[in-house]
Amino acid sequence: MMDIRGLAYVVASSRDLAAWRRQAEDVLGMMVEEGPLGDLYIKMDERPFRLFVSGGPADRYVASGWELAGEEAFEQACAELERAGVPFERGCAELCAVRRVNGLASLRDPSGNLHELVWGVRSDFRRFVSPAGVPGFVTGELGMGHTVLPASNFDETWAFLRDVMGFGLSDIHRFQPAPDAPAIPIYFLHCNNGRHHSLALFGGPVPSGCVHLMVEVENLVEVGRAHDRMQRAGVKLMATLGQHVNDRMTSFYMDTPSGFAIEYGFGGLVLDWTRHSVFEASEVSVWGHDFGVGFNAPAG
Ligand SMILES: Cc1ccc(O)c(O)c1CC[C@@H]1C(=O)CC[C@]2(C)C(=O)CC[C@@H]12
Ligand SMILES: [Fe+2]
Repeated sequence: MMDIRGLAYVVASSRDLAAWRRQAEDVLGMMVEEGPLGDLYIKMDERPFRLFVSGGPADRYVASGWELAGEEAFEQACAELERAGVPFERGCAELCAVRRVNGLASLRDPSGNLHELVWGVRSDFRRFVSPAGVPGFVTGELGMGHTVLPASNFDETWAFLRDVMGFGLSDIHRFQPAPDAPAIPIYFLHCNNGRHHSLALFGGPVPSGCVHLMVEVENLVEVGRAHDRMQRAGVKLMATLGQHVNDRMTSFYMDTPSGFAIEYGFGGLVLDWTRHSVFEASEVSVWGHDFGVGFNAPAG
């Protein structure tokens, strides 16, 4: 079983890097540095980046970076892929340099989502100083947050993530898009850290390649301030402020120039998986979270 320690980074592309840069700095409160090709290295902590956005023909999510503890764990992970007959590609020196890692292997899950397994982040440990005054993001041992990926091939994708990549089921929600439409399963999955979920599988198609990415701040004041900055910048609200029943996160959702949303939250549960039992939640939120303002807005 792979020993994934957390979500290391996310890779996206956008036709509008200037808009991404503005939103990253002025709304999300993250630090931005330009790569040689004008790519954005977006920093949330002492690591060189947590979000990498390249200029491209499409506004989309590209890949999820998953962290292995070290070289041995990484080689074991590659051996698991081989044993399972999963095609994967070892990252060349150039790609490792771009991603600031010692080693990388890329693969696709049965729904076509791209995953990068990495070890040995290269960092100068420069201090995080937010241009918007955000004291810090909750990362470290919990990873950078969580990502929700489409899984049109749901059962096979879940089996792959469980049996090959080592994710565990935290809990389940079945989303009812309309009264008599078929329910869409959402499985919330944890890796080897206490974050309630680092990955969730959404059982339907998502053109941008991601439903949302969640980042977490240290207190509710920072969530409220980010909400103010979003409104001031004219960034689109995708779901109103609310608190989830499963991870108890208090958050809101905003759009990004890569066609997926960012959930900006505080207070997510940190769990001991030896004490946890899986449940199925019939509700999304304890209070709030009107997804009708963005995600499920009427067409037109
Ligand atoms: C249900 C839930 C629990 C914990 C989370 O961190 C979380 O983001 C969610 C919401 C998942 C999901 C979504 O992201 C897109 C819009 C969705 C499909 C809804 O309209 C209800 C559930 C929502
Ligand atoms: Fe979320």
